[in-house]
Amino acid sequence: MAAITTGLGSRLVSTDTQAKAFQELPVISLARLASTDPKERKALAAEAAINSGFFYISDHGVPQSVIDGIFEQAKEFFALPAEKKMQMDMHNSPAFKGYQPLKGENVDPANRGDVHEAWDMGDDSQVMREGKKNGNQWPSKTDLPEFQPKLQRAWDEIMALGKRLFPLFALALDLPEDYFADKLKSPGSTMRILHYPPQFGPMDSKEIGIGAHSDYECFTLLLQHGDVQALQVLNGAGEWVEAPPKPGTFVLNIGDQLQLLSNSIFKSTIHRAINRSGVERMSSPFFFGLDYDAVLEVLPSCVTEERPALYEPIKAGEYVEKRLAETYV
Ligand SMILES: O=C(O)CCC(=O)C(=O)O
Ligand SMILES: [Fe+2]
Repeated sequence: MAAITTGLGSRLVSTDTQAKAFQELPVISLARLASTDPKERKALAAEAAINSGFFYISDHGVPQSVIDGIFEQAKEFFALPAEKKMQMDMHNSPAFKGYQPLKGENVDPANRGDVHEAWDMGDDSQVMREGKKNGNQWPSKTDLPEFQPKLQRAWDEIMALGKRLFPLFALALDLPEDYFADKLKSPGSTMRILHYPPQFGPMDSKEIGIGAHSDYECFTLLLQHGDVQALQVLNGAGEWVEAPPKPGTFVLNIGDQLQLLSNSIFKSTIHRAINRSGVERMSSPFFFGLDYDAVLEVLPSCVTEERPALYEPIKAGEYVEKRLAETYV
């Protein structure tokens, strides 16, 4: 066992990189999300809350052609020469948008760099903190003419899905469905495309696809390309459960912001990825956070005398920036 540092304290995890699955994550259909019967929506929220942490969602409404568009473009993007990708170096952007090469990121401070490359985008109108505009860095239209329109279309679709999911979390916390609406005017979100080369031979547990970590926003909607197993999720017993790709689904996981707001009723689940498949792997997470200027504060309904507030208030943008700065230094 090792202690993993998260923005909300430390957690114990197994260090065995060969850990096997022993439990499946559930698939939850979002069909009832559109129900006009509030009881149906509440039942769906309860199901999601019971499995809070990590599950697949189906019937999410994002067209498959849009999802295919992300990975078709991601494949071309990662095949660009290294110098072209480095022209979009994330360090040029005040808010961590752009390209990051292999080992340019290290989410687990105990590790030596993550074995993936990535390109991150946000919404150009978002300001992480005064003077810190997102600064998206797109590949040139000559190299990849379809990249920006396809990724932007995917952003819009997944953003719309994310906004539809907030009422569920509100319901699960016994709040009015529109509770978060005024904190979602321009949600502080990031979408990434990730490429994990396969890792062969004996493994160094400190150099894996992405080290053990929790995500920084409210929740993450993750797409996994093809049928390559790599993602692993930490269960309550401190053991790793595999989360293989399932066609037609996103993986949904709770992040730090919901853990903070709910005073740890929702847990920001630790996960990692290790690509031992022998072939390339791509994925695309969308991190869905509250407006950067919204204050993250433990909800009064989640505080009792026996369970005092565990966290100090902090602005969403400040929290995300702090965590990203630790990751990319
Ligand atoms: O690629 C994956 O499956 C997970 C990526 C991830 O956890 C992240 O980018 O935060
Ligand atoms: Fe993650």
